[in-house]
Amino acid sequence: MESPARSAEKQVHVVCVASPTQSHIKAMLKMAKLLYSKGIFITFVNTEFNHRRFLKQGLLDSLDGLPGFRFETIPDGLPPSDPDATQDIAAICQSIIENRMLLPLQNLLAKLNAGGHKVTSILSDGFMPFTADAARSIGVPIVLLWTISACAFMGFYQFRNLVEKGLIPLKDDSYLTNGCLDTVIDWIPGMPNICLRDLPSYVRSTDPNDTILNYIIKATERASNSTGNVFHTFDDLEPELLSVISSMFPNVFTIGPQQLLLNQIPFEKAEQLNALGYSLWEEEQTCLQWLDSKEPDSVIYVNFGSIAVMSREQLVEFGRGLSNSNHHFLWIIRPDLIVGESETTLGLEFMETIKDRGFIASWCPQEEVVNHVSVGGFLTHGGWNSILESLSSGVPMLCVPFFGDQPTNCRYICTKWECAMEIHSNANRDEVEKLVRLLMNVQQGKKMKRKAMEWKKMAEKACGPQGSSSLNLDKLVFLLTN
Ligand SMILES: O=c1ccn([C@@H]2O[C@H](COP(=O)(O)OP(=O)(O)O[C@H]3O[C@H](CO)[C@@H](O)[C@H](O)[C@H]3O)[C@@H](O)[C@H]2O)c(=O)[nH]1
Repeated sequence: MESPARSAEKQVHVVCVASPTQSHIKAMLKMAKLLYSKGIFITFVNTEFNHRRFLKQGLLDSLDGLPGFRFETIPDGLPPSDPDATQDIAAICQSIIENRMLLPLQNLLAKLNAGGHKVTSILSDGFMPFTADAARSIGVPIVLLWTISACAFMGFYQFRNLVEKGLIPLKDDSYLTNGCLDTVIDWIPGMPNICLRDLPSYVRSTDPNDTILNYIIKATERASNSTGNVFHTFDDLEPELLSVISSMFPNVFTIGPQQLLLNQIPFEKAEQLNALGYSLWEEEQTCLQWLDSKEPDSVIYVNFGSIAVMSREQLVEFGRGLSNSNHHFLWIIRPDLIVGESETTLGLEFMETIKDRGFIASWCPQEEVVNHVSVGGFLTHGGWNSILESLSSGVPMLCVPFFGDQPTNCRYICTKWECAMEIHSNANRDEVEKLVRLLMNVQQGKKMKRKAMEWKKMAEKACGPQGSSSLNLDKLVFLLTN
């Protein structure tokens, strides 16, 4: 019989490399947990910056109960910044483009291999293209995890074509308002009649050397050369696009919503995994007790994710609109939400006005919040994880897209999946009030609520025993273990 040490050495060992922002880390960690639950040995790689935030939140305290799940770090190549705030996204992209993390990752892989438990494959965030070079240097396959919707992926993937057709970058700022953004793009496969304005926000760039635009072209084109591509979505949600994407790239697996798959893990196995958390900010649990005291479907939950920033003027208009709607609201205002300010208070007078209606916190356990029976609507920035979490809970949305994939997601949830309405980030208090009332009104919001509930059922089906996402998870495990 083989000794336990010997059989551990032969166990499949996947190194998961997360992109260094909150939502990407969370999605990668959930994916890592799913693979671990199938018997795969996991090394999870964070940047040193985010690892310190993990330690500060006590996220790794439960690791002792998870043999075969460990964390490692690499430096991010960035100068020091506020240890409790999201790092500058353009600077992260620059560091990735310049391969500043490549050598540290290669050194780490060499160390892991020298430790006796050979790395058998890399699961990398799709937006970390240098990881393909690292995988090649140790001769292992690489699978990419796209933590975005298929529609957003396709939008990003078309950037090169849009550049070649002379549509982007825009000639100058006047093109932002001269109707150019309403140009219908009728040649993107699986995305009929999409307007330029509905594509990821970087199409609005006027800079021919735009760092992020060029970075995205490079990153998405890596999908062709990988061994597999995992999308955090489910088949019934984006069938046309997924069929196109599956014909373009190798081994496309839709695996989502991840939390519904994690919910399938038997309790004995799940207990320790559940204890391993995700939040880089401290979650204010008291908001759940506040929700307990409210009527079913009576609260609108407001959260703009981990990266978006707004001006104080925008914040005040949203605050006044929420307050004037007379609905109860739970509003998450991150410490770094207001651009250039560390002060996020809204003033005594405002707090006095809303004291019976609003609860403001700096970060919360979002999935518990959207699943709470009192939450009847979600005012979201349209980040992909927030959308999937809202759909998984059957909660309709108001969407205020800020940047990146959010305009594309917004277009799909509003017009294709019919469970949301769009609101502009520069909306004034009256518009905010009107749309909040529409969403929360039992009669007027009924259709969106019904659609959201239908998506919830389909998401549950995808993650059930014979569902598409469950089967795809098994196929991914097969690919990684054979
Ligand atoms: O108070 C909070 C706020 C958020 N979250 C969690 O943080 C994640 C936020 O993710 P997401 O909704 O995708 O927003 P961003 O953090 O803004 O994510 C970035 O990355 C996403 C892809 O991973 C993109 O879709 C977004 O546009 C981009 O801004 C979700 O899982 C939330 O549950 C919490 O737990 N508590």
